[in-house]
Amino acid sequence: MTVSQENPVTDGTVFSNPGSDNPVLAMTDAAVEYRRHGQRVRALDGVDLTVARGEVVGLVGESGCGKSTLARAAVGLVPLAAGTVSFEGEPVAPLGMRRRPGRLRGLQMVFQDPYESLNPRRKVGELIADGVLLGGGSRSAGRARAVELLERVGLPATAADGYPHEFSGGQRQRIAIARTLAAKPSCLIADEPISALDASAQAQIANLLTALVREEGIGLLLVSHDLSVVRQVADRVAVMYLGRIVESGETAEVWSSPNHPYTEALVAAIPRADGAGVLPADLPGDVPDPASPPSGCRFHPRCPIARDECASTEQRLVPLGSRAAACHVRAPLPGTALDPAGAGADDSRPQASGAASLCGLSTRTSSTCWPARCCPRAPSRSHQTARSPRSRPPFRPACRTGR
Ligand SMILES: Nc1ncnc2c1ncn2[C@@H]1O[C@H](COP(=O)(O)OP(=O)(O)OP(=O)(O)O)[C@@H](O)[C@H]1O
Repeated sequence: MTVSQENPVTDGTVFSNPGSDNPVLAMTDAAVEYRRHGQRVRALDGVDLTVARGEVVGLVGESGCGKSTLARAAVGLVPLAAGTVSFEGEPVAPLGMRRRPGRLRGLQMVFQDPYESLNPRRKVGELIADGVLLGGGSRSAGRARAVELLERVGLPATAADGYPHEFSGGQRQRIAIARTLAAKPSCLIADEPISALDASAQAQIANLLTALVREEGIGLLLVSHDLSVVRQVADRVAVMYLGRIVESGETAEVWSSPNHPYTEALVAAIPRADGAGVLPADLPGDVPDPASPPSGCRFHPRCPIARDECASTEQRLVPLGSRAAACHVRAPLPGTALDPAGAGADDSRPQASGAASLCGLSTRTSSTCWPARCCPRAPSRSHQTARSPRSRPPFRPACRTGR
């Protein structure tokens, strides 16, 4: 995954984040605008994001941060006001799921409410077989494939003869996933696929999705409110705030040592076994309306470490080793007042951030941090950032022990 927002720096250097060299899905500088009461609402702003095959990318943030907008833009359900989205190297046209050209059938979406996306008047087997017929298969091939896919998602062959209302929420979500599999996807966008389900069904669907990623090499963008799920299943995570990505990186690293104060607050809010896990008192208020975003850093009115510059100067993602964060204090742009070379730097930020933000290079790379590529003084081995192993233990809903 790459999640980056380019940062034109005063000397002309452009930063971009490390990420996948060969993404199946790539958003570049993507923006989405809605119209509300004649006013433009920029719900997504300058977002870069990539998903590679066999990778789970988690997308988190409070309600109203723009996660669904990003997910819908990724599959072409809402048009872009700026930037591009490409799937397997070709642009994704905003045509809606049904009218999309055949080459986009490999990019599928799993919705929060499977009931809404399943026609209640048609048998489950027919709904799944549709995907096969669209791909040019025969009716009998469609039926056989539907049964095969139902078994693949853990349902019996007899489910093919039932109607969607005859199934539980978790089973309906399995049916919806089976239907997307009929199109032989290489990338799935799942927008809150488990939040409408009970705890046991949540675990089953989360594990099913990750099994599809690992076993079939599908790329998965997983949008979820549930940080504990994302923490357990995602290889990489992107944290959104008010239409922008404010932090990204390997999930385990972001969770264990968040660089952005917003990420810190989200991580602190994960319910823990000891009953702790509410948003800390120093994160007041709600996500502002994107129709009138705050000046400077969009998070500054709620930020416990904000300084004067945060209210006046916009901040974009700055690479911090294999990660990136958009924070004037933790990841200052070189040459700004909060640059460690200048006065007022925050000495508490991780070692990598100082190195990364000072180096000033522009290379994008997936397997090594950029100082290793570009800095003649960087020790080559110690700067290598290995990709996290793909195998993870299955998701368990009872495991909400926070950090
Ligand atoms: N069709 C629309 N018209 C106008 N504004 C919209 C529309 N859809 C979303 N918005 C606004 O865009 C912003 C982002 O909404 P979005 O649904 O993408 O956020 P989200 O992070 O997915 O929230 P949630 O988790 O509650 O679904 C919100 O301020 C929302 O009010």
